[in-house]
Amino acid sequence: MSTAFASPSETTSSSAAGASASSAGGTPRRSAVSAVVNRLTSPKTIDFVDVPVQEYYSTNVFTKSVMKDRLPKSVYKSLLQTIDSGAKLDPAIADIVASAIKDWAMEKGATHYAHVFYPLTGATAEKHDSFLSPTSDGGTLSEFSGKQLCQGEPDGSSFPSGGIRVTSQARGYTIWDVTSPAYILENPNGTTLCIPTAFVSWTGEALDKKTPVLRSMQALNQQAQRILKIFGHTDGAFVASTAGPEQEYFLVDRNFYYARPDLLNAGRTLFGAKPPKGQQFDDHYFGAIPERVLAFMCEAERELFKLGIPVKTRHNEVAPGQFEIAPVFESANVAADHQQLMMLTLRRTAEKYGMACLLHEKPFAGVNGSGKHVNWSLGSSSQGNMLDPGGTPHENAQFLVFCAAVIRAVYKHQGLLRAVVASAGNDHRLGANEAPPAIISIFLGDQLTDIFEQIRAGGANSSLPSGTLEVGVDVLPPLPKDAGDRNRTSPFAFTGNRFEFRAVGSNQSISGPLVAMNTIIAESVDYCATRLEAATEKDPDALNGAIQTLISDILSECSPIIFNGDGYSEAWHKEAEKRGLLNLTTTADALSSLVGDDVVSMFSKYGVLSERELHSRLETYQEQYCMTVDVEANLALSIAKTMIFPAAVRYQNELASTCANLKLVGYEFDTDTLDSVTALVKSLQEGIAVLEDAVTHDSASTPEDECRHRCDAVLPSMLKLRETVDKLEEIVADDIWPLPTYQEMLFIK
Ligand SMILES: NC(=O)CC[C@H](N)C(=O)O
Repeated sequence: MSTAFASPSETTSSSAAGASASSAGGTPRRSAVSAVVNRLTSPKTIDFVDVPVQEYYSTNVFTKSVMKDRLPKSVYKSLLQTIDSGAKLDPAIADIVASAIKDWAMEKGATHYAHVFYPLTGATAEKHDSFLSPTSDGGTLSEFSGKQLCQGEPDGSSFPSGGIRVTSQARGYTIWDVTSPAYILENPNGTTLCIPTAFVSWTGEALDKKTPVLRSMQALNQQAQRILKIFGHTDGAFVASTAGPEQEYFLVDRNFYYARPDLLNAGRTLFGAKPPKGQQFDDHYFGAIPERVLAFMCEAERELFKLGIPVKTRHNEVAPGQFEIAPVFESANVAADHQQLMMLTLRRTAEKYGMACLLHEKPFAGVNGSGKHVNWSLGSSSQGNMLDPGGTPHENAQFLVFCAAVIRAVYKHQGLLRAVVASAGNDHRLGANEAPPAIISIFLGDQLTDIFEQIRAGGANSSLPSGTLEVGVDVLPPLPKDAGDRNRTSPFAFTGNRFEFRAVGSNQSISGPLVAMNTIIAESVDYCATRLEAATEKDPDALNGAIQTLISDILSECSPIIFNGDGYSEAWHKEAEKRGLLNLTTTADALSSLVGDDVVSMFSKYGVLSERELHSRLETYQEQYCMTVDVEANLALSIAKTMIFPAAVRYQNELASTCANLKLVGYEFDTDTLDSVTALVKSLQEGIAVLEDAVTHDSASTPEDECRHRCDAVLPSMLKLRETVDKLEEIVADDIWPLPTYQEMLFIK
């Protein structure tokens, strides 16, 4: 696959003979390549010397310190009680806060405010309203009342509601979430005050992703307080779940992006032959970051810093063209909002640098896909991180109880955890030996596994020592060695002081996974607290024995979920089956776990989602799955018919005319290539017909059947068509091939 870069002046020849010399520049692909090659280098846009980046931190956020400066003391204190301790919001302070936010925002150039909410589409939604109202004397007055801060009224039926709202029932409300700070979004022509909100229907039912996150955090706090009380911690400091999502993404030049209808509309390539060079050299991961990409990262990070998003890490990821950005921990609700802003910022900044940021879980077949590993823990201002084992975990009973609760929760609700990461995109990634398999299991590491084994055998009295790393080079400093190795194949891994839910997809909102983790762990913490409370009610000294029995019981029941080995291996798949673990390989298999009896009763017991709300989510996600596959199938058909078929027959014609011409002058022509192309053209036409058939099937009877049809008929037909197209790409003349190739998209920066 040679890539002779064309200059923009080159034109296409319609004649087949000598095509490679004269037709360069004719296909959208060739124009894309030459546009990239002739691209001007990115200008320097950041004055990083005179205005160091730390000076930007949170400048566009209505932070606690801004509140302190601008609000009366009593109002500030009352707000803080709600933000830090989960106390009920006092509606009487709304007018005062609104006026202070408006003044602050207008000083920063804001003309409008927007309630930002998080509908079930997984994206964000916003409607902007001006602060300015006309006055009778022909002027304007700026106003922003407490009511405008607290409540908005977008059309509740225009967002996916899974049947909760019908078209005629329009009323929906957005409600100010004081626990997630308001911020200013900049645009070259003005700024907007953004207020994170919950979005509910007229009946109070959640139509969004934020409301259940808040409810689940409340549930987790209530249950965690009971465990803390057992251990003598009664200050009541709010126990918040915390999250730190690692975002993986690809960057491709926008010229390629626009020349690929599949990337533009589906976010992934539906066709594309395997390039000779992929990721086999392992030379991209942590490699030197290309200059243009680093410039993009610096600017994206500066924007995120302004929004108070604590991004910390950047690096090249495993696949060529793939990168990662990761923040440090924040309260789960704020982390979820920040995660949405991060995706938006990455996309917008990439545009400024002439690139497209691909957040899809599997934009390119054959190289690694992208995950969003969600690091999860729980903690409070007085107790710190409750999943930090300390130096001698076997003596840290409180940690061991919380940890055992997590093990029980994951074991009991494997199906739910699989369901909340289910999507058409993530199906291509999970289980493809580059990301965790679809089987949910927990990696504990040597040290914790050993401690739990000791407890099971009657009591733990030691922790495996951490030791020192021996490198055998005198000039290198001695390093303390971690007590256990890490595991990259586990969907749910303990990583020293938190769990990392690695199965989450790069394009997903982290809210669903957070709601699931918070709630299942709240349920297990409730179970542990109930047993420990009962055991110590009459005799407080019974606590140690009760903990020992509790943890032993949990391990006896739930240890099949613990697996420290290679999650990609065939042996694990067999072993997991023997252990009775679920292996829900596709979204069509996984989604119904959202409404299993145990899930419905758990969510309603803790007031996180009602049965109706759960069903509405299931219906929405089923619909999204079907729509995604349908769009992809229709795109595949249109690309195959209008781009691939014409290219293939042009090449076929070129070969046929050469053959005919040679025969005329008495030469033989070896027709092997012509035969292959002819066979592939036939197979292309057949593949198109089969996929068309699958797409236009009679409507199946239930949403489950609809999903099954996409999974069992449409996707396999797309794959079959892809096989033919990819074979054609390997044989058709390079100058005729219309789509930018993997080689070009992944390697030209
Ligand atoms: N470096 C890594 O951890 C690779 C992770 C992988 N890209 C995923 O999809 O999860």
